[in-house]
Amino acid sequence: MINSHFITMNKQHLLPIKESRLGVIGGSGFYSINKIDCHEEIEVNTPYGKPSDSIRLFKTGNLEIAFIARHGRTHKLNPTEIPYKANIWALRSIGVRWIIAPSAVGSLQEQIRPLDIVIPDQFIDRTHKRPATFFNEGAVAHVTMGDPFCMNLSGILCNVSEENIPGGRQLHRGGTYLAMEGPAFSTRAESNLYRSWGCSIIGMTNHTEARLAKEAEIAYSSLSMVTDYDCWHQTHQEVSVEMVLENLRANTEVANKIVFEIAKVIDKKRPQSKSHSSLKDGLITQKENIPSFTKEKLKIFTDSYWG
Ligand SMILES: CSC[C@H]1O[C@H](OP(=O)(O)O)[C@H](O)[C@@H]1O
Ligand SMILES: Nc1ncnc2[nH]cnc12
Repeated sequence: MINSHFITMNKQHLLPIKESRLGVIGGSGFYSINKIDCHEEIEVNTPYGKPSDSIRLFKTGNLEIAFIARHGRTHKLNPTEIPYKANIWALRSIGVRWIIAPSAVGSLQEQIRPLDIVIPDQFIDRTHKRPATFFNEGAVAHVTMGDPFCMNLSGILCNVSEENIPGGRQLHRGGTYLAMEGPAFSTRAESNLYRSWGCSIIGMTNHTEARLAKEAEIAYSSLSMVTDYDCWHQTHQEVSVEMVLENLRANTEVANKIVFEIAKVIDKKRPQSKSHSSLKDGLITQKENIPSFTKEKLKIFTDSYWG
């Protein structure tokens, strides 16, 4: 069943945390949740255009999960083309306050092996064609990015992943995610440069999402599934889509299980953190000076500050 939702129609962005939804942004190879049945599919129109795909709703216990396929369910959007602002805005508009982002990444370190899982805690951003902010057109905000992921949610994700990772694979708590523009993979010189910077993994999507999720006051964590050693390794083949997809097939089951299990924990704990008030010290323009069309677009994030 497909329903259509329009801007701020239903005030779900005002739901208290304990009644909020969990968002899942599924990356390469993760185009649906397979442990639970989808009970509703919604099209959300946003001031930033259409999201990557319709949002599919799943329910476990008392928690609703809102799922978006990041590249579209047929993988038709490259990392630059993904409508990041529409995706984050749409999720927040339907009451999402936590996002888990299962994502495919390359490893930049020997001990992080294909099929391992990394829950990163830092980024280095090398993208250059991505939306930087929701806060423009007359409204300025500067959110902090010292901890770009939600440390609270990532801690829970680490524990759940540890309990569900198959034997022989390792969970890495923390690590720096190098965000590159793509879509071509890195050159060997770049890959070695990122290694010399101490980066752990490389991908093309998470930083843009995390930055916008901060501004949307949504707790964001990455479930990074390692598929390859990029192109730096002397004795492993250079990354290719075929290699990524082959390892993803083995990883998707695990990612699904982890999403299913963390949903149960979130349903029980409804974990609140400082991610849910990240605009509190970041808004700078006084509300009286903000054009009304800008205020309207930002209302779902700023209602509790600007009224
Ligand atoms: C299919 S290999 C490159 C592709 O995989 C990753 O996607 P996602 O982050 O959505 O899981 C990487 O960022 C690239 O978009
Ligand atoms: N080596 C790599 N570089 C960038 N993104 C990736 N996603 C999976 N493997 C990757």
